[in-house]
Amino acid sequence: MADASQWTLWPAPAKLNLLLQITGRRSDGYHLLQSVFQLLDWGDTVALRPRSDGQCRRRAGAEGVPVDDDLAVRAARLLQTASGARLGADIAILKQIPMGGGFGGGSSDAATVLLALNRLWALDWSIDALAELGLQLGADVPVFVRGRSAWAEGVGDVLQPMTLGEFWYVLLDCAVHSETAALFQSAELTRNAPGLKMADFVSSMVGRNAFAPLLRSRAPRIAAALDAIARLGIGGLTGTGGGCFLRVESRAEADAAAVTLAALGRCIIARGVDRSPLMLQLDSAPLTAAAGRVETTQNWDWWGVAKW
Ligand SMILES: C[C@@](CO)(OP(=O)(O)O)[C@H](O)COP(=O)(O)OP(=O)(O)OC[C@H]1O[C@@H](n2ccc(N)nc2=O)[C@H](O)[C@@H]1O
Ligand SMILES: Nc1ncnc2c1ncn2[C@@H]1O[C@H](COP(=O)(O)OP(=O)(O)O)[C@@H](O)[C@H]1O
Repeated sequence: MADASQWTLWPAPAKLNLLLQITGRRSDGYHLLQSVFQLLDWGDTVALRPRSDGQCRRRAGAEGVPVDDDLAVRAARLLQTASGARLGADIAILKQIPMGGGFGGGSSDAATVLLALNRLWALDWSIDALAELGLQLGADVPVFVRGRSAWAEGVGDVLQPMTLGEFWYVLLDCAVHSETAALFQSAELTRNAPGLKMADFVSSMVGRNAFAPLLRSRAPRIAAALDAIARLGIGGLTGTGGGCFLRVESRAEADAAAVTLAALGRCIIARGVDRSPLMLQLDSAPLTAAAGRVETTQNWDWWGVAKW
């Protein structure tokens, strides 16, 4: 275990939904989905340092999100309550993933906190137990806890790992912040899509997103982004958010496409991974950083680590 006074650093990868359709609705109002979660080799970095006074405090992170609503802080407090852990934690997050863009940043931060504190607090909870706990925080948390790109059903929590191949993706943040709960309430949403089989998806590897028609009509920036992506190749909308993606075969193709797409929003180039970078990190010695660096700046160089 790392020295308790030291900050340890943990990846919180972003995701894409390569397919997202709604097949029904549960009696509690939650929707039944079919989705494909593609984990990426890019995302936020979560810094954690155990506290002996039992408090869970945020030192840096999601700007504009009140501390008590921050999914990372809520994850720490939930695990503490559920496990009876006496230790607390300082939490600092180097946010890279645009918020509310369908890239899963908040859920991934929460999952990383659950897995890393399970280690730092020496709780030894199973992945199944952490995934079940994480579901209380959001439907997207379990896939990040399990750490595999996956075919998803249920509310997104019934997961079957998939080998998707390591494609490159150009992520395009159209800076349209969409509210997941409000979009799910929309009258125009198709809620009775016929169930697909995994084989139907595998033939194309990118499917429809039920929220795309809605967001197209509400946000011209998203319509323009989706049109530009369609001209360049295969891609679509991720999650319920304003984030879009283009899938390509190589880094060179991604660089070229990003030049075109940059006119429409911030572009990020990332690679799809079948296994979360967090899982790889959990298998090796923790990365550490000096306190002054984590607490005083939101900059990679200052955190003193290479990108994970
Ligand atoms: C639809 C997805 C696809 O990844 O959208 P994104 O959030 O990534 O954009 C997610 O599963 C979203 O998961 P997550 O963002 O964790 O949502 P939650 O906090 O659990 O739910 C927010 C609200 O959305 C609605 N909701 C969410 C998931 C679901 N399967 N059915 C729903 O009806 C509910 O009204 C819920 O109160
Ligand atoms: N640690 C966090 N990082 C990002 N967003 C957070 C966090 N904690 C709470 N949130 C809230 O969750 C919302 C959804 O954000 P996020 O999970 O990043 O994207 P999405 O659900 O679109 O994939 C944000 O708009 C924000 O209000």
